[in-house]
Amino acid sequence: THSTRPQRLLSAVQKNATRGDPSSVVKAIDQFCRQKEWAMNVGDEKGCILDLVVSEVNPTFVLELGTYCGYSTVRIARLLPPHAKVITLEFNPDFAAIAHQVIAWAGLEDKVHLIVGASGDWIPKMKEQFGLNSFDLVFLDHWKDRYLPDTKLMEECGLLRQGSILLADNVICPGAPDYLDYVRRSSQYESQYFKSHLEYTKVEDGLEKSIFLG
Ligand SMILES: Cn1ncc2cc([C@H](O)c3cccc(CNC(=O)c4cc(-c5ccc(F)cc5)cc(O)c4O)c3)ccc21
Ligand SMILES: [Mg+2]
Repeated sequence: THSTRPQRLLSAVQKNATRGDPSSVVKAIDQFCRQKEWAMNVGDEKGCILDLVVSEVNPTFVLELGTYCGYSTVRIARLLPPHAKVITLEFNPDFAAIAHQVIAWAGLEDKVHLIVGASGDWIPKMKEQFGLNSFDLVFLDHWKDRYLPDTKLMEECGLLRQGSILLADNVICPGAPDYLDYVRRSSQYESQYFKSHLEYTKVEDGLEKSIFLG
């Protein structure tokens, strides 16, 4: 029987990382993706930019769109203060099952709420489900053609407040041109591009950080 890449990534974590040590989980995944098999984690180079933004925002509520194997979920959750939470949406149940185990290996279950479902269905339900008013930080890393519609949906649902930060992965590769155009043109956002590289490669990519001005 053949294993999947996410299953092999999880095995590498269980083999090489220390239970309860989030940084060793991050390191084990980056090592696996550099030495064995590429995978679409935000990676170590863009991950350092993500770390900087999370530390600067010091968020209470984070929304992550696109969990995949939980790499960026662990990167974010390991930096959160007590009682702060990451709510992460994954529509693919196989990815979600792996992510759940990666997050558990890191010992971060108490800071993470992993939902198996699609962003378009769940964004309108966030307030009632989690008793929150708005997100301090949103990390967009799901289907690139969903970045813009989901951003508009978050605006409509009142999930962004003055100062909420959107951080979008892959704005160059694979690219999210309509989203980039929107946040850069809109007077409701102050946008900044952080040039980097596609995870584990020399190809250009970057993160776009956009502050919602309300
Ligand atoms: C609606 N909804 N709600 C929740 C939700 C969750 C998902 C899944 O997590 C999921 C599944 C498949 C693809 C993605 C998007 N990610 C990418 O496509 C990507 C590609 C590359 C790349 C770059 C160069 C290549 F040559 C190949 C792939 C590098 C990257 O960092 C990526 O993030 C996300 C999907 C829709 C969802
Ligand atoms: Mg990505």
